[in-house]
Amino acid sequence: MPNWLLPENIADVLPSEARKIEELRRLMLDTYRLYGYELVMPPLLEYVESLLTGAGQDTDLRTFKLVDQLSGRMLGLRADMTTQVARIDAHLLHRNSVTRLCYAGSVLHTRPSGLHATREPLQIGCEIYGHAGLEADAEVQELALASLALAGFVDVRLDLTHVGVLRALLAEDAKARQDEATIVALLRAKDVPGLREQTKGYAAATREALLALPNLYGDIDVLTRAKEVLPALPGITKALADLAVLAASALGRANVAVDLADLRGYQYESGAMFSLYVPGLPNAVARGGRYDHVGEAFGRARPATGFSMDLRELARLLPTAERKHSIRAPWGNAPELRAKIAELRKSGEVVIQSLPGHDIELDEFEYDRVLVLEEGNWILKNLG
Ligand SMILES: N[C@@H](Cc1c[nH]c[nH+]1)C(=O)O
Repeated sequence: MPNWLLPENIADVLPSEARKIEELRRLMLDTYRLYGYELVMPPLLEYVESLLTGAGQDTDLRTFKLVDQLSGRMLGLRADMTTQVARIDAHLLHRNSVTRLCYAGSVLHTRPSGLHATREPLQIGCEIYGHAGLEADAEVQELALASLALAGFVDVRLDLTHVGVLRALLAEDAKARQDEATIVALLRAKDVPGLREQTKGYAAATREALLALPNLYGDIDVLTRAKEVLPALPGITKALADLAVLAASALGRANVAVDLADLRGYQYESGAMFSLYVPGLPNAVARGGRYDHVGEAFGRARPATGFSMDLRELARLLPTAERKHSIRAPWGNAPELRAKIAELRKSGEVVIQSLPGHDIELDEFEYDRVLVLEEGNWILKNLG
């Protein structure tokens, strides 16, 4: 095996793609700053216990683990930054007021989430701590939609769901509660025959409601249908009312859909959740939602909601950026030449000095002007 081969689903990012990703990263972080989100940079690796606190089994399976040579303890490479940011809010900031944090960094996955998905997504996201009301959920939803608009996506679908529906059903039925993981897996797969088999011994009301969930998918009228077919438990009524508010706040900015069986996520979610889809990609490009109990796991209960997305995936869907116009200049130490080049660069021009005897091949830049010495002055000439 040649030693330059990269592992499966791990790739180098070449110049024009890297530029696209980096430009998106800067654009988005600058936008989050305008909304008051403070940037944090959690570490790439941590002790597994703290990395996985509050996270579910999916995150555990996705996390690369290794032994720390200094402490002998097990370390994990982060697979998701959300719980790290929750730890920062709960442990390090000690604020009781609302805290808005954003982040961007690589995460690693032991297994890709799809056949062609990278195992090293570049996760970017925003989280709000300290406000339990729907206003915070609406803000992150808006920011996630604004991020996709910034990236140039116009045709966006917002899928809403709420873990409160299933929680309320399970709270009523001890038998079903024991099988929570299996039920979640069946609902995620919309496996109705499997669900029918699984729910055989449950109370009739629980069974009926669980079997109804995979069909509660479609436009916002689903909320009305759900009210009719699901039991009027307080948790369900509240969840459906929350979703109605969040759907209304996104109207006009996205095609809103509701999918009450969509329980994909990292299993730390505790309330309303959303996924954003764009044409050309079957998987969600952004995911978010409420996860109040993660702060609790870190010793300080803090309401929390946020969203994150993979910038590499997003950039892949966008057209290649146009090559940037640039100026070719000769190599030399003459003070006038150096001064002229410095002045051009200061004004934002890309000036590339040719090294004697070499051609330059560039992916990203295209020469349209050349710097030449004429009658003792360095002047710019257009290239034909
Ligand atoms: N990190 C979550 C999304 C999220 C961010 N904040 C809350 N939820 C994910 O990747 O699915």
